Amino acid sequence: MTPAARVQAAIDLLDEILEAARRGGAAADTLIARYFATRRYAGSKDRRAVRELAYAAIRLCGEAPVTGRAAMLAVAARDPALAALFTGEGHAPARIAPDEPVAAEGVAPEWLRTALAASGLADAELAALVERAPLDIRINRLVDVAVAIPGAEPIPGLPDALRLPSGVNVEALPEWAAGAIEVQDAGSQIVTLAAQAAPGQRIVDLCAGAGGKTLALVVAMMNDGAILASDSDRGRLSRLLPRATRASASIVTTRLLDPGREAEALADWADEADCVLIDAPCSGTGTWRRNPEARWRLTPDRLARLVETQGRLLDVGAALVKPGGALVHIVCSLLDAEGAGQVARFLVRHPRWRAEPLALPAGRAHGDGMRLTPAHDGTDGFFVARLRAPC
Ligand SMILES: C[S@@+](CC[C@H](N)C(=O)[O-])C[C@H]1O[C@@H](n2cnc3c(N)ncnc32)[C@H](O)[C@@H]1O
Repeated sequence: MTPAARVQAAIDLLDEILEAARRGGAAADTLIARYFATRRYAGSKDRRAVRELAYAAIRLCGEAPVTGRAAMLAVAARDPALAALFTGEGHAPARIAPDEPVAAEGVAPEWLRTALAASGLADAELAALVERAPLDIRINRLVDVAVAIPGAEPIPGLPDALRLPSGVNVEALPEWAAGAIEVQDAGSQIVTLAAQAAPGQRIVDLCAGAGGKTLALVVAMMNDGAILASDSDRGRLSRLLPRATRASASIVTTRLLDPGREAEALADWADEADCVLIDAPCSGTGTWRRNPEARWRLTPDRLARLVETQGRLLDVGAALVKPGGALVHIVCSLLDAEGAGQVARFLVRHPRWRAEPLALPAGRAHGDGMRLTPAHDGTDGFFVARLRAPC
């Protein structure tokens, strides 16, 4: 592909990504993979270049642009060499007309900017929400294999974490094949520490997904005790046990939940758990670095539904905690409605519960918990709180 043809391909892809965002369709990464699956003539350099162009446009535009071309024109407005490729010749994009719409630059749609500011996120922190994310791994101490990855840097406060140079294909590393490493953002590793998991405990990971945090809990428990990993998404949950096997983790069982009927499905764990960890479904405002088009998908209605589900799941989880045990609320969001506000409302509904101070290797106190942000901590954005049940 010529450089100009790559730009047109990125514009076509952006149109698909925008349409999917409007209709709740597939994520950008999936659409990019599908696009190239039917265009075998594109080589690996073409794929990388088109992907980078598309993501540059997504990161630059806070509001969903009217078209993919308007988004790419915003990138071209900053890059004269890119603008010069709009020649209209061959597979190149059409010439730029003087009155063409150009998407506005921005970090987020206005309503979300306002909500983030109201949640105490300073303007200076906003830009970092859509910067490129680093590649972090967690070393799995259950597997006795030395981890020696060229260029890997330690992450302060996390002895089991490494930050890798960008572009490393983790799944091609011998350490990955041996189950000795997992890809996991440092922030995700840090908030999991709030569970204070220890050998012999019984823990419920209520929204376990494919098990990112579950596997970190198993290591903290030295594979001794019991973890019930549940989720309402069959596809994600089905990936958990194969991952656990690869990681030599044998204390995990899984349970598929029916949304709205979680309490019935978990009744056998009532008052049983040392800790219930709820890594709740959320808006993901803290992970825009990895999914920047997510900010084109979120609506006030969708946010309200997430907030309602989080509150309900906190109540479901609380019923599983044994007297004196703990409930950990985690969201990868920086909106107070999902984090500090959610916990404040929980404490009103459950006045005998107490928020416990947390000592984590990164983050700042926020409301009754702690908050990590890309700008301050170099991690994805998270809110985490630890709530102690009455004895
Ligand atoms: C932030 S993700 C969890 C990520 C996972 N803990 C990890 O570390 O990889 C939130 C999860 O909540 C799940 N979820 C959504 N509604 C749920 C419900 N009603 N009950 C249980 N899980 C639910 C989603 O399927 C999703 O996997």
